[in-house]
This record gives sequence, C-alpha cells and structure tokens, in this order.
Amino acid sequence: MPMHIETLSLISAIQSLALAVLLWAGTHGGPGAARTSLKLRAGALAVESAGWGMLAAQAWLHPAQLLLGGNALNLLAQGMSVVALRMLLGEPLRWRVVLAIGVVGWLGVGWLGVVEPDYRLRVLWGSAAILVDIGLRMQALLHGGLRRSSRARVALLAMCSLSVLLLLWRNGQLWFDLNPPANIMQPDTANYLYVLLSGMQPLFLSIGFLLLYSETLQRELHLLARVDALTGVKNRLALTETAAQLLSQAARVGRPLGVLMIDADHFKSVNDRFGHGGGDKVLLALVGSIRATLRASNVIGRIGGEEFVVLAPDTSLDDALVLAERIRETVECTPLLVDGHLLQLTVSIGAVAGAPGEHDVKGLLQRADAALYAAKRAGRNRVMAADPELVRRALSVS
Ligand SMILES: Nc1nc2c(ncn2[C@@H]2O[C@H](COP(=O)(O)OP(=O)(O)OP(=O)(O)O)[C@@H](O)[C@H]2O)c(=O)[nH]1
Repeated sequence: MPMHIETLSLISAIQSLALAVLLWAGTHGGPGAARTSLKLRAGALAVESAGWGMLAAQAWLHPAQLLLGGNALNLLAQGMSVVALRMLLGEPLRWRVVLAIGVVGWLGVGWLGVVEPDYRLRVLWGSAAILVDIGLRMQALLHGGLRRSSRARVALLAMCSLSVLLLLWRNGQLWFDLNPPANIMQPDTANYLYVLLSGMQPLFLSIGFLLLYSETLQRELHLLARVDALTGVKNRLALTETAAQLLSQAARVGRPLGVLMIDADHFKSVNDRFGHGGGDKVLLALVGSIRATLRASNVIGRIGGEEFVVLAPDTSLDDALVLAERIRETVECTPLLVDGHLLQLTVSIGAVAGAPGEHDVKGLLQRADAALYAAKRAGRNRVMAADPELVRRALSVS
C-alpha cells in the first residue's frame, strides 16, 4: 500500500495534539502533584505533536532545521514524559539527569547530522539517549511503591519494553540490513513501519499514564478517607480496620493486644474558654503528648471529638495499664500554652487487653469504652481497667 511519511507524521501530530488537549482538560481537580504531572504529560504531548508536525512539513524546511528542530522537540518531549511519570509516582524527579541526557543527545545528533553526517551513528546516538529516558521510567515503575497487581504499572512497563524493542529493531535494521534506508524520509517499508509504530506510542503511553493517574487518585482518596483532618492521626474507620488486623496478628502469634480509650476531661470548658479554634489547638497538643509516650509499634487514632484510642500490640492488661498511666501522667504534667494562657489538661483512660484468639473489635472497643466511662464516673484524671461486671452494667446503660 503506498504511504507517505509526511501523511503518517501529520496523523501522529494531530493525534498527539488531541491527546494533549484531552489530558489538559482532565487536569481540573485532583491533588497537587498528580495534577501537575498530568499537565506536564499534556505539555510533553504538545511538544511531541510539534515534532511530528515538523516531519510532516519537511518539504518547507531546510534539512538542518528539520534535524535540529525535530530532535530537540523529540528529546524534550521524552524528558518531560519521564519527569511527569516520576512526579506521579512520587519518585525523585531526576530532572538534572533528564536535562543532561537531552542536551548530550541533541548535541550528538546535531554533530552526526550536520558536522560529520552519519545517519546510522546519529540514530544510534539519539536512540541511546531515549533508552536512558526509558530506563528512568522503568526504574520508577518498578520502585515507585505501586502494587505488583497495578494494571497501570503492567501496561506502562509493557509499553516501555515495546519502545525498547522498537529502538533495537530500528538500529539493528540500519546496521545489519543489506539495503537500509539512508534517512527517515526515504520511502521504505522499514521507515513506514518505524514511523507508524512510533506514532502510536503517544496514544498507548497516554492510556497507561491515565490509568496510573486514576490509580493514584484512588490511593490518595483511600488514604484521605482514613486520616483525621485535624490531628493527622487515623480516624475511626482506619483505626477499626487496623484493630481488626492487629487482633488477627495477635491471634496468629498468640499474644494479647492492649487497647486504651482516652478522653480529655471537661473539654467543653476548654472550648467555652478558648473558643473552638483554641480547642482544636489543645486537641493537637494532646495528640503530641500522647504520641511522645508511645512506642513505634503503637497506633493512635481519633474516634470522636476528644476521644482517642491507642492500640498496643503484644501488650497484656498489666502492661496496658502501665502505658495508660504514663500517658495520663504525661498529659497532666505538660501544661499547654493556648493563646498566651497556660492550661492544665487531664485525661481519663479505659484500658483493656484483647485475649489471644479474640476477633471481636467492636466488643473490645466497647469494653475499653466501659472502662473509660467508669474512670469518668470515679472522678476523671485516672486509669481504669475493664472488668466484666462493669462492662455488663455499662452496656445495659447504653
Ligand atoms: N475544639 C473542638 N472541640 C470539639 C471537637 N469535637 C468535639 N468537641 C467538643 O468536645 C466537647 C465534649 O464535651 P463533653 O462530651 O460534654 O465532654 P467533656 O466536656 O470533655 O466532659 P467529660 O468528657 O465528661 O469530662 C464538646 O464541647 C464538643 O463541642 C473538635 O473537633 N474540636
């Protein structure tokens, strides 16, 4: 079938531009870094489109203009895509490396195209630069904290591998074919195939990038839905999930799980005195005090207004009581400065330990809550352990 490199290039230019517009249109909303990466990817597509446009308009361009301009745009687009992908994955951007690859690649291609023309070496040089860029992408995909099952990861890794194969085939064909094309514009089946396949890459890479973008948003939403916006600790949903995991773990290793339910005393009066904003600052400071007494394996979450839960793996009831007393003492002995006034906050704590093999998170939290209720009733600023009779009574009250 007769084909024209110019026509193929024009189709790729239009396709890349359309993709750039689509991706740009999708950059509204979404969290900061992911949105910026999508914009960068859209920008790369626009630059790539201009590169294809130059190839399509080769009849009106001087060969040196086409060579230097086309390769500059191509290398720039590759570099921008690498940085966009790494940004989306939260990996170090390595933009200096990317810039150096682009500049060295472009200078080499220019030298081998204008000063000492050698088509095969020029393609090899340009391909080497693009291969390093692809390597940076694959490295980010392999180490970027994506789940192994991530579809976007698989799709993009496959695309990168195909790009490598295409470059290897292109160079192999130039070095080992008996009758290789003398330049990209020559009407030749290998050239048609190369231009056609490289022209399809922006489409497939963009689909992979969008898949990755959507996975990233889902992951961020999942995390956001599990964090308490004020204090940054786990919220009720996340804490219940973690408690269930820790209980299963405790059952597996045959060790108890300590649970503390902590509630600030007379917090309403704090709000009345300092306003809601001042109360929020006190809650933040309270989390800081509690955290200061915890071990790395302990987990803290906020399950209500001024109510927190601490999960302590491998902790018996006795040890949980010791930990609770340490928290109570730390809070009592740490005066808080709110709007220039010193505030002496205290907490009441209910302590319980999930027996090895226990799986009922709700029941465990109810027991801790009953112990907390008892600590409040007994005068506040104290620690109480759950006892069965107390729990029975508390549950019949609620
Ligand atoms: N500043 C602030 N206050 C909150 C927040 N969530 C709940 N509160 C307040 O916490 C107070 C809790 O009051 P109560 O349940 O009566 O308890 P308390 O005054 O601490 O009394 P005891 O728990 O019985 O010692 C209420 O005034 C709520 O408005 C919050 O996110 N920020």
